[in-house]
Amino acid sequence: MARYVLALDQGTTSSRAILFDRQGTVVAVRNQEFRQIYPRPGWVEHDPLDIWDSQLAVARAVLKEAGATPDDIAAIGVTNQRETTIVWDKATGDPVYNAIVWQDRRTADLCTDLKRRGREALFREKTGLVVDPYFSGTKIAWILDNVPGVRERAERGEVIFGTVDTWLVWKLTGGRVHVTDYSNASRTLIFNIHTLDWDDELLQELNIPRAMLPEARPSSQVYGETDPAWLGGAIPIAGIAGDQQAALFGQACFRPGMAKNTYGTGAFVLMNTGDRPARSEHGLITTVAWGVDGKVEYALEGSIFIAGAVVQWLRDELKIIEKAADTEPLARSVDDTGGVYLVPAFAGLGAPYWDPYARGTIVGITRGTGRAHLARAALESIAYQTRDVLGAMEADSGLSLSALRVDGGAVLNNFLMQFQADLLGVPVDRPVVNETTALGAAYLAGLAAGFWRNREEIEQFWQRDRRFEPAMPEDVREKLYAGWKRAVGRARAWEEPAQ
Ligand SMILES: Nc1ncnc2c1ncn2[C@@H]1O[C@H](COP(=O)(O)OP(=O)(O)O)[C@@H](O)[C@H]1O
Ligand SMILES: O=P(O)(O)OC[C@H](O)CO
Repeated sequence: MARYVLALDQGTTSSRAILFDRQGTVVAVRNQEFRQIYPRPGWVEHDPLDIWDSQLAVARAVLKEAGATPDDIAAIGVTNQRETTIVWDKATGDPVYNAIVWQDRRTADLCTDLKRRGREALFREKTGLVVDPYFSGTKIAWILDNVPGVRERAERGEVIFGTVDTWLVWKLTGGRVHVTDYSNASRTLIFNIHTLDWDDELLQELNIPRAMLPEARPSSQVYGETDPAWLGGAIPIAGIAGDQQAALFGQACFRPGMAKNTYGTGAFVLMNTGDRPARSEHGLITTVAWGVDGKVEYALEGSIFIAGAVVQWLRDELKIIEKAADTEPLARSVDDTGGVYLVPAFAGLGAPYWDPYARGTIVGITRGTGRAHLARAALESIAYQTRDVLGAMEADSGLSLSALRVDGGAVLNNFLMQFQADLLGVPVDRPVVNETTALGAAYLAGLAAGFWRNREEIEQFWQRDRRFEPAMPEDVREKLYAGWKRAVGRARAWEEPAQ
């Protein structure tokens, strides 16, 4: 009898494979980083074959480490960096261009043009999204318009599009299955979240042929089996979800009003809003959380483009730390930032500002400013951005949060977690299993395969590691936050549109 579920977590900077047992415990984990390609300022690409090779390598390695055969695996769940856009030849499997990554800003002017032509309300109404280069739609249009011959081939149905889930499932099944799930589809700017289908009017606006699109399906069902060539046997692929929606599921945020924040490269706050899409009036987006048990549920999302990545920047570009964890003692070595704010708008600003022309800014520097102040300001910026989006979420939902569930690489930083609780004025709960993205994908697959019975069963697995209680006086908190808002004002609209 199968003992495990295998989760494939294809992230922005690394591919991960994790085996979970029936209690939702991590049995084995493997991780592999892959190449980031920056052809021009503001452009970010991946080689789709690097994505595939690294993902396959870690899947094989994790089975080997656990001594598991395909018969031990009940199902595979796939979760992925979202919005990243791949177009490939259906016959040969060759990508026609690199993957254009979610952080890529090359279509900012195209988005500005759509807004100037008054199209934003239409996209917003149908997709729940704002018109921003973040989402896949304008990236597909860019490939069709800029890679010679691709438009004609797409119209003939010879080249096809997919987000990273679609690419991986297509590869895993030996080119037999071209699907995505509703949660990933809801990030493309061409998917109608009310009808749960690709939208012809939006496809026309962006001039994208329908023939190139995958079939959109629920998030928990059997989509196909792996080609035995890859993992030594045919294993059902039974779960697909975008990584942030998978984390919401892995955190067992099953009831409306429950929210989580994942602190990885970026940070993504999602609040479950139940079976109806809630519309934001405060700069958040509406997204499909998942389709499970014949039902679709929605979430409000605050997407923060740079979170842990600001720590990587301190390490790799400024070289003022050796490893990410060094930021904690460094930040604690000073009482405060000495009035310094760092706004990490390296890829523009996401929610709630949606300003692709914002750029990174440091304000308040004096002669006494040192690396400790900068490191502290960098960590604090992650918490300030989270407060921006949670404030918007509370205003939209009318709910006030009783606690925030957190996960992702940067939650190991206790200074950051305490500052986050202080700044929000609500407790921050860190779970024992921090790999909630992979866990969510495993749950989705395991539910479809009958490995777990229902959500009530898996809800029991959630366990708290540590709660951070807010301790900062309110007047201090509000004064600090007011300074952040002023700093954001300085970062905005820095780059200028082309025309
Ligand atoms: N102790 C730490 N303090 C602050 N940031 C950290 C710490 N450890 C890791 N990080 C940050 O967390 C991120 C990695 O988290 P992870 O969840 O693996 O991200 P992703 O899935 O986006 O690749 C990196 O950006 C790294 O800088
Ligand atoms: O790869 P991550 O974990 O940084 O997540 C990326 C998000 O899915 C982008 O929307």
